[in-house]
Amino acid sequence: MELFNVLTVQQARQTLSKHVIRREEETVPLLEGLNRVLSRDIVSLEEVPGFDRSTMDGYAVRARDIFGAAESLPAYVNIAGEVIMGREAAGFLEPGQAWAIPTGGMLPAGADAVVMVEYTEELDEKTIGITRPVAPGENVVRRGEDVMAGLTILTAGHRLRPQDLGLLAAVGVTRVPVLMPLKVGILSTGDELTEPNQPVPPGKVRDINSYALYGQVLEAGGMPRLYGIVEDDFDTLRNTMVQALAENDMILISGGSSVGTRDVTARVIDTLGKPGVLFHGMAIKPGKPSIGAMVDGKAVFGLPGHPVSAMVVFNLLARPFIESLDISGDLRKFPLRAVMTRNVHSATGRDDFLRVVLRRGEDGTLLAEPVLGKSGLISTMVKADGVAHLPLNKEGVEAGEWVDVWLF
Ligand SMILES: Nc1nc2c(c(=O)[nH]1)N[C@H]1C(S)=C(S)[C@@H](COP(=O)(O)OP(=O)(O)OC[C@H]3O[C@@H](n4cnc5c(N)ncnc54)[C@H](O)[C@@H]3O)O[C@H]1N2
Ligand code: MOO
Repeated sequence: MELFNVLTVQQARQTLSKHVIRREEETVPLLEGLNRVLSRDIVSLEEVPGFDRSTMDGYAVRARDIFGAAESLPAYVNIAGEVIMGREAAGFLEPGQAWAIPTGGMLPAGADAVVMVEYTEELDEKTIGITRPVAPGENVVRRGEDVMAGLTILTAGHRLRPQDLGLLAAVGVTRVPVLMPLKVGILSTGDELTEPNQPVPPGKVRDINSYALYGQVLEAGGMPRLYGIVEDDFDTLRNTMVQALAENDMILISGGSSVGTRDVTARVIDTLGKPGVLFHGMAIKPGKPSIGAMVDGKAVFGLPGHPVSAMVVFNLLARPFIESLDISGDLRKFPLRAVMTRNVHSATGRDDFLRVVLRRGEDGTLLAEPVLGKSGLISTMVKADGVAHLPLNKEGVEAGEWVDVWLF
């Protein structure tokens, strides 16, 4: 029996990219903005710095006054003022003058450069000799050099990093408009499953996927919610799905996605709303029996039951929505590059994701050592540092070849 409508990973992601999950927004205090995704562009109303600013301790001068200064022939200027840190530099620096200035101090009007104190010698209280010339603008951060007023400094869809919080603080933005985290309901199907706090009689296994997926959703910035173990039964699964859809923006169902007679997930999804199942099956290993669906503006993913497969497919299909990344773009923006230590076979016509351990070779090269084991073994994911991607058109990889590796 063939799975129907099998797509390549790229096609699956393209298909999903035509759909959007409705997202609400909220405004949060700046300090709660880390890792949140901006819902709007941020335009700076201010310039940073708001004045020309010294980057050194020394003397503010007019560069042309000390042109040609040298140790053998110092340029002599009058100490005519002192800039106080944090205060406006009041007054005007006249030709032939120097004003003492601290690092971060405001340049007085008329000055265009700063001479480091190291290149000056005090002649008397009123005069210094300068032993090196400076170019106009030297040792100065110009007004607006960091941020210009009226410009978009961060765009909608950007995930806030620590430096972004710093930039927002610099321009006086203390509340930020962000997307609400995506709410993600997680269901595990299978009559063989039992809860981690229950005994495991013969024939049963404990639910792994709910916990691994919960961690993945949280790590991606989503709000996970567990709906527990659901029987492989049409009505039970449907009732749980109806409730989970009402309470979430995305549903992850693991298990029950392949073609067994009791694999009802796809049929249930198609009764829940439009357009329903978009694809069932991907040209990928592991993760072939995956389902991608949209149900009335919410995403539903049927992930394979094998824990490794569920986690790999989550990263490819669900994570971009949670992180608000463009799912039609690169699989990973900045993968690591590592050299495979062994030959690994893979069929052409599918994307392979190989679990690998990374280590440094003697010459410092990053090496990727495959972790062998079936996709049902969660321990292999724990041993691995990431997965190496063997693309669609590649028939295996040889020892010594470079591969893209994504860290977990
Ligand atoms: N005849 C074929 N059999 C299978 C094929 C195939 O092409 N032809 N594909 C295999 C592949 S590849 C995968 S992956 C699995 C996918 O199966 P399902 O997604 O339908 O999942 P189940 O059959 O329910 O479970 C598979 C496996 O995973 C275990 N499992 C399920 N849920 C959990 C969980 N929450 N925690 C831990 N382990 C879980 C389950 O017990 C099974 O061992 O199908 C292959 N078969
Ligand atoms: O493709 Mo399955 O997902 O190998 O384990």
